[in-house]
Amino acid sequence: MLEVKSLRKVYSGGGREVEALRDLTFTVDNGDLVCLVGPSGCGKTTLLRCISGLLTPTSGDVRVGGKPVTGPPPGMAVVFQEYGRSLFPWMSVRDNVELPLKQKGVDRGRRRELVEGALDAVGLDGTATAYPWQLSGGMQQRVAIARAVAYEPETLLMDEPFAAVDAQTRADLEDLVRALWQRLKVTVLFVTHDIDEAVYLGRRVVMLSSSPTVVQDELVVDLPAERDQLHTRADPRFIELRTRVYEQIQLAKKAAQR
Ligand SMILES: Nc1ncnc2c1ncn2[C@@H]1O[C@H](COP(=O)(O)OP(=O)(O)OP(=O)(O)O)[C@@H](O)[C@H]1O
Repeated sequence: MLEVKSLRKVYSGGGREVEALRDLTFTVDNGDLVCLVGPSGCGKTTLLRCISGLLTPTSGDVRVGGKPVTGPPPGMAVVFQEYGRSLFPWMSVRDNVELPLKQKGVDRGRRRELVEGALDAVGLDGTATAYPWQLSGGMQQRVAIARAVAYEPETLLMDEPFAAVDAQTRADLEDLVRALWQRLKVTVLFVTHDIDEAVYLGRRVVMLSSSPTVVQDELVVDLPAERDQLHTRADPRFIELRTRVYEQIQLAKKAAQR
């Protein structure tokens, strides 16, 4: 389980203090898919950096499997928004996906199996020898997802991973994430500012307020597990849920303007 408890982060420097996160508490059960949604600048990236051990919180704590996070937790993989910056352009697709496995000490035969399995799972078999710059943006993001999947993570953090791709590719990648989640039984925390995406993907949605951030509300997405872009998004229950999330985000923005 992933537990975030009374998390607070204040940035200080240059004689200035910014309270990015005020008091965040929520949990993500093993095998769950939780979407975090909040207005721009509400501290989503700060939160993910605290969860992945890249940033030390001012107070409060993050636990993964009961253990406090003090550095990058083993068994956690992160997919960032900017695939262009997260892939090494001088390495082939295969080498990019394989790199964390080498660092993990996985033997050569198993590495090959994992890389092929992951590229196949994201629909990229046959591209192993290509370089990232020879691929479209959507394909590059698939490589980043394959790299995370090959690592066999228990927890997958995704930081607005589809913000930079076109709408059609985005829809395909959303379906890919749901399919991988169902198949791999991995715990997913998916950060997005897109309300429809949060409701479409999530089994739960946690809504954040504007910065200094607290949890504004959360809901269980009681839509059928089998989702598809056409029917799920037209389902009256989907519309009800997205309206509720939208209202909460508007409230959060208004509260911040007061
Ligand atoms: N290194 C830093 N030093 C000072 N302030 C920072 C730093 N990083 C972030 N902040 C501030 O913390 C707040 C939250 O920023 P953060 O990037 O976590 O938000 P976000 O929700 O990811 O934003 P966006 O949706 O626009 O990507 C903002 O007010 C930002 O200016």
